[in-house]
Amino acid sequence: MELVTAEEMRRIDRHTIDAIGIPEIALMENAGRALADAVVRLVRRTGWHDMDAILLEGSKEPDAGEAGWGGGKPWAVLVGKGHNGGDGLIAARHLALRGVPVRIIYATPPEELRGEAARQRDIAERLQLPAGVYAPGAVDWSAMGGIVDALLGTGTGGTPREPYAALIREANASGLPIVAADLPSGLDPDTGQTADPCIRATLTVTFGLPKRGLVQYPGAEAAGTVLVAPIGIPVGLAAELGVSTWLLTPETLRNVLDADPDAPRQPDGHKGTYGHVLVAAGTRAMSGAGLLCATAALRSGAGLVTWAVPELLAESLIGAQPELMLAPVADGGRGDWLAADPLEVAAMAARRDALVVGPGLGRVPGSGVDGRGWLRRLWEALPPELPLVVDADALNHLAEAGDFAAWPKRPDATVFTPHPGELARLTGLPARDIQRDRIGVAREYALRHGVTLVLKGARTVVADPFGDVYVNPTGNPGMATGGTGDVLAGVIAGLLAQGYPATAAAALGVYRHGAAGDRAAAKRRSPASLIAGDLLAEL
Ligand SMILES: NC(=O)C1=CN([C@@H]2O[C@H](COP(=O)(O)OP(=O)(O)OC[C@H]3O[C@@H](n4cnc5c(N)ncnc54)[C@H](O)[C@@H]3O)[C@@H](O)[C@H]2O)[C@H](O)CC1
Ligand SMILES: [K+]
Repeated sequence: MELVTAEEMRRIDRHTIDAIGIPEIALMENAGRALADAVVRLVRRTGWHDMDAILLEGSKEPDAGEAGWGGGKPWAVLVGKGHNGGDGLIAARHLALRGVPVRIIYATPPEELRGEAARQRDIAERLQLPAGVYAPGAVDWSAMGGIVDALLGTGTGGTPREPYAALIREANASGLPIVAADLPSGLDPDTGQTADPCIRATLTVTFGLPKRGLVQYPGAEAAGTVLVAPIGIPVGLAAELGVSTWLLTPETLRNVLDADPDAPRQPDGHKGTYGHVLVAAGTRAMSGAGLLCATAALRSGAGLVTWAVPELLAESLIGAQPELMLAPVADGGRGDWLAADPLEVAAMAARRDALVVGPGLGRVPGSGVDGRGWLRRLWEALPPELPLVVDADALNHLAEAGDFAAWPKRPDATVFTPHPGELARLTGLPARDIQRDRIGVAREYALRHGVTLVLKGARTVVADPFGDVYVNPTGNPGMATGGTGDVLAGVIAGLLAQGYPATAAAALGVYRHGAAGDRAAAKRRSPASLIAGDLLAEL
């Protein structure tokens, strides 16, 4: 499923109306009906399964409580001046038709409405739907059963101005369930940044296609449960008009990346069929990172995994994971990876199908060997087509090199897996700027440097070297614990060794990693007690 910006949605709407000829009022009528449909289900506690609107992957079912919402009291429909307001007026009409009492609250005098919104205003007046104009402090929210937020949609611009801001604050403070039309008002549709104030919705019914801001934090939280309602926009139009951002669903994995998450193993497969991963990871203080990474590569389906370990540690790791092969490398007697000869590591990797370097690689004080030079010598000695995952400290070494732009490119075979702090070092951007537009920053870095970039965090972003971006809906806050990144790097390396192209391996790896984290968290008393090793058994 594609994810769109406000501008992309407008372009798709316009093409649907002008080039295909579906009237705008038809689209709006469908939107308003879908909005009313969602409210009726909350009020009547009827099921979600038979709705036209679908639950967005990664969104949780709304819990309408026992008695359903509203308790027979009227739903306040907050109406803005634009088409979003028009959708709200259409929803009010359908709610009244279906026996849910409504009270329309215009944010500003209804005479200010234009175009289709004005038409809907006139219809609501002819039907004598109860209506009034908002005045701060004048609404008796205790007499309402719920709220429909139809103030601002994709036409929003910046922080909500008065009186929208005051109305949003009162709606949030009312304690009532809020169903947002298309977007919670105050949310940036493109980045997911929330203005002060921003509607905190129980449920958002987004029209046509999900806006990017609904799947990036804090927007994903402000939106609550997200339903995607079809409104008559032809399937495939988004891709046809050049939209290149997707939500990473099994459908996207199958249809866009040809990486079916449920693909069966070949019945006559053997260890060699599924590739051999070399793991260059783990120092004395962080040998566990290498063990997690190497084991995850096996769990991800690789046929064989060799963990290249500093020779000082090798003895102690015998049998730690019997399925792993160990390959001691010279370490200067200190368990220090950077004392190893990168050309030796490259030669070992060249005889395998994928290399992952970085987890627990460390910076042993006084090692005397500069990680920057070590990594570049490894990079240049590797066969350019050998699939490579660069993670954790290897990314930090690469950032310190400062001249990565001059290194030879290997666009089809390189995956970087930074968290926001590591990407901040790689780009020189403050981490908060990265978090403000994760999709934009990831896309730009991957394009510029010719790598597949996995920007980890809530709703991990995968950007390929050609401008396509995928946002992962799986995972949970319990995964914010040491070692889950080591597991992810191993999972991706295992998929690369099985022959998945770089972006497919990264996307499928991220999806499976998050799904494993969700299954592991469901088995814990609290997600907080999740540790990285719990994911291995769920992969
Ligand atoms: N074919 C279509 O376009 C369809 C659109 N749908 C719905 O329409 C909205 C987008 O409508 P639009 O008129 O472009 O903008 P909005 O209604 O979101 O709001 C614009 C309106 O609000 C004022 N405004 C903008 N920013 C602020 C602010 N910060 N503070 C106060 N007021 C603000 C602005 O002046 C305008 O008057 C889309 O989301 C859908 O809900 C249909 O669903 C489908 C067809
Ligand atoms: K809205």
